[in-house]
Amino acid sequence: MSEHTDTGPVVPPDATGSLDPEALEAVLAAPGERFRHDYLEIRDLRVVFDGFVAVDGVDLTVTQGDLRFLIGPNGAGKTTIVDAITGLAPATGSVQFGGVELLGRASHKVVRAGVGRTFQTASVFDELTVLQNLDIAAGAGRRPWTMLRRRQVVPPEVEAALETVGLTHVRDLPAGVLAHGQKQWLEIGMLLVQDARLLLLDEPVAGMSQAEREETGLLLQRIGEQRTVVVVEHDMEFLRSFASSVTVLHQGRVLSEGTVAQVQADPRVVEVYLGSGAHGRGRGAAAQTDGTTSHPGAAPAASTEVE
Ligand SMILES: Nc1ncnc2c1ncn2[C@@H]1O[C@H](COP(=O)(O)OP(=O)(O)OP(=O)(O)O)[C@@H](O)[C@H]1O
Repeated sequence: MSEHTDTGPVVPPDATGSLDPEALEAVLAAPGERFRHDYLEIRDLRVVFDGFVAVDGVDLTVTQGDLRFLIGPNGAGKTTIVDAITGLAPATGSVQFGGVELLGRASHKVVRAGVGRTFQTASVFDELTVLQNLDIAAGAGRRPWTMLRRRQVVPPEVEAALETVGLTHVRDLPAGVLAHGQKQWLEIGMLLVQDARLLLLDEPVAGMSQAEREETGLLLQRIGEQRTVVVVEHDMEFLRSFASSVTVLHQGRVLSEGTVAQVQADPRVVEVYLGSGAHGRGRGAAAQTDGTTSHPGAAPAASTEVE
């Protein structure tokens, strides 16, 4: 596994490729009926770390076809919500996807329920080729040596994912030589071959060039037409360009929700991003009635603007 770097692509400039709309159509048209009733329904989600309330009674509903962005100042609880959904943080309440309760399931069983996530740093196997990375993601049930062996025939779902994320031309290169954006696309491709119907993406465009952001946004919009996609993001320009809806979190709670225009016009959102940082309001650990504390000094993200 590797952390991403912001170094440029090692593949030649003329081989950078772009996302193929026709390939996208083919992949996204296929699933059809089985995606129809997929939606994420979170009720009264609460995550407490050693008495510290990181997520405090969050309700969230994201339907298939939506492209929901989760935003909020640093420490608002965005990643913790994703961790709770995927079995990586202890939580109470309810998280259902497609009618299946996820809370209490081990991480691998959450994956089997059709939920996939990416992390803030790309987690691909640098030494393995793009194709091998996808093959491993696709073949959870196969034996390691079978997955690593170079195949004569590439499985159709892997072929389709390669084309969807625009990496067919680099499929035999080690993932380690990919540009940062390409690594993120590979991760998304890995979720597609795993057949994730709910994709949870943590800051997918961090460190990307403008062109890569644009490609990524278009990719997510298209994937979001058929799958349920939740994007944790700080990049407001990216959000304005591609979000269908936005949930704003603050101190572990939902502060505002709606279209981009609606949340931008919400005075509470403006206050959190612009007001409390400047004047120091909202800081200090607030004592809860149950003896827990919440969000000491959850500072606004300095780089984040809502206007
Ligand atoms: N394992 C943990 N143990 C204790 N506290 C934690 C743990 N994970 C997260 N926290 C705390 O929970 C709060 C929410 O963190 P989280 O990472 O979810 O915020 P975020 O909104 O994703 O922030 P950022 O935008 O900076 O990534 C923070 O105050 C963080 O320090």
